[in-house]
Amino acid sequence: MTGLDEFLEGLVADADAVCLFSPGKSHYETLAGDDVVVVGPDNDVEADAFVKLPLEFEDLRDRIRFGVEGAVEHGYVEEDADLVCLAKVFGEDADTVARVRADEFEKSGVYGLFANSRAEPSVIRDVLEVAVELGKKGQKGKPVGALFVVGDAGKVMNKSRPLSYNPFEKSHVHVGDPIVNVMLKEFSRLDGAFVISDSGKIVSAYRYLEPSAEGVDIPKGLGARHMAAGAVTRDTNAIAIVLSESDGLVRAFKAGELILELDPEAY
Ligand SMILES: Nc1ncnc2c1ncn2[C@@H]1O[C@H](COP(=O)(O)OP(=O)(O)OP(=O)(O)O)[C@@H](O)[C@H]1O
Ligand SMILES: [Mn+2]
Repeated sequence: MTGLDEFLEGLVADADAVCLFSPGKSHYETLAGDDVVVVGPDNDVEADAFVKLPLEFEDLRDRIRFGVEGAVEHGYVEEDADLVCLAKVFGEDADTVARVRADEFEKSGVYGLFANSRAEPSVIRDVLEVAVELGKKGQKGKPVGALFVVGDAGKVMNKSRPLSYNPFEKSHVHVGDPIVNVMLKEFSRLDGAFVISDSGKIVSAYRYLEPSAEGVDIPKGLGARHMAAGAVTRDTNAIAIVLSESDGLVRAFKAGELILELDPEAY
């Protein structure tokens, strides 16, 4: 056995489970005897343990993080499981091995944000991307803040009122449309929240959210925009994505809880 064989044998020895990312049928069948969790956009190998990957995470680290977080959330693996991840990076089949412990990543909340949310995962991704873009670029270099309420739009509209005329009233603009990046920069300097439907239609801008805030506890130091985001997600099935003008971070709230915090500069 060559040195490389020994190294690879050591790399995969005594793992608690294997996370297979988008495997082919034959590939899956060769490992069927082991403890295997399949992660991918669809369960076309009909795996018993499957984690749906709602987005093409280009970055392998993000892909593994999402898959592992989902495997733990589903209870397929323990929080401290020692895992071997097999994924394809360059080829048509698995060509990359990663050894990782499930508790390697602090819980990012990314899985919880995308999984079982009312809004479609691609809509959540689009809004996150807009918020990160705004965070990086700001409004002509000046930091901006923004509040996007995504999903369950009917209920959200009932729990809010207009601060000004709604420029999206007569139009059908989807949050993934390229033009949105330009428009939102303009709109982001104005008050209020954007309300976005489950399918990604921008229902309204300039909305003042009026959910009662009692019982919503958000990190100290965050103000009314974040409080409104926490409160509206407790009272509806929406999630909220907030870009803070004060600290430039993007945060996501779901069911009244802060579940994700990321720094646009890291993206
Ligand atoms: N209930 C609300 N509904 C919609 N928008 C709100 C609400 N409360 C505050 N905002 C928006 O948030 C903006 C900033 O308010 P504030 O500074 O209190 O929030 P914050 O949480 O500190 O946000 P930031 O970190 O961006 O400063 C307000 O100008 C307003 O546009
Ligand atoms: Mn503030």
